[in-house]
Parts: sequence; C-alpha cells; structure tokens
Amino acid sequence: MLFTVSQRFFFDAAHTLKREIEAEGSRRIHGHTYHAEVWLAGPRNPDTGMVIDLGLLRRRLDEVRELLDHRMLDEVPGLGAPTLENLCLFIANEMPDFSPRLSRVRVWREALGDACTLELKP
Ligand SMILES: Nc1nc2c(c(=O)[nH]1)N=C([C@H](O)[C@H](O)COP(=O)(O)OP(=O)(O)OP(=O)(O)O)CN2
Ligand SMILES: [Zn+2]
Repeated sequence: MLFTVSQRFFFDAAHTLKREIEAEGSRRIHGHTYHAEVWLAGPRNPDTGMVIDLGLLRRRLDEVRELLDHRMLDEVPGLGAPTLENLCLFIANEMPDFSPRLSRVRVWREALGDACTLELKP
C-alpha cells in the first residue's frame, strides 16, 4: 500500500517577468501571494503509523519558505526566471533529504488562477 501525505505553505514575493505578451505590466516590479503544496509518497511505517512525521516536513518547508517569502524572486539564487515552473523545481531541489519520497510539487496564485504542478514520480 502506498500512502501520500502533503503539506501547504504560502509566501508573498515580488518579481518581474520578461514576456512576449502583456510584457509591459510583467516587466514592472510587482508582487503576488503564492501558494505551494508538497506531496510525499511511501509505505506506512507500521510502528509509527506514518509515512513520515509531518512535523519534519513542516520544519523543512518553513526553511524553504524563508528563501522565498518577502523576497525579490528575480534575485533568489538558483531560481532563474521567476515562473511557476521554476518555483516548483526550486522547492523540489531545496528538499534533497526528502527526494526518495517527494512525488509532486504544486505552486499556484489564487488571485490569478495560475498553477503549475511538477510530477516527480510516475
Ligand atoms: N508558463 C508560465 N506562463 C506564465 C507565467 C508562469 O509562471 N508560467 N507567469 C505569468 C505571469 O507572472 C502571471 O500571469 C501573472 O502576470 P504578471 O504580469 O506577472 O502579474 P499581473 O498581476 O500583471 O497579472 P495579470 O494577469 O496581468 O493580472 C504569465 N505567464
Ligand atoms: Zn507577476
């Protein structure tokens, strides 16, 4: 049996984005509230009844959030262009200790209805 546990966090950040369309607005420094969710898949430990203690995931996500919250995303080392795709990849890459179980990362902007999901396991 495979169980999947997940946790969400949000962060507020500024960015600019070079685009072919709607370029003017995107090029000006502005901010969004981003939401992220991380899924871990694995067997349940029969002794603990857990895939992993979600407190461990929460502690790691608090550290990842610190790298993004109230930041200018254009200047975050290792992110690249501040797109939803790169934010998914950045969050996944900041959790190497969880990678054997990391199955999905999703980042979205409620206000705009934009979302991106990175699938890490078939
Ligand atoms: N594949 C992707 N396409 C786009 C992304 C993305 O992350 N991946 N991001 C954007 C924009 O950032 C997003 O649509 C928001 O637009 P933006 O100009 O950044 O901010 P606004 O508040 O001006 O949003 P409006 O849609 O103009 O209201 C685009 N494409
Ligand atoms: Zn934007």
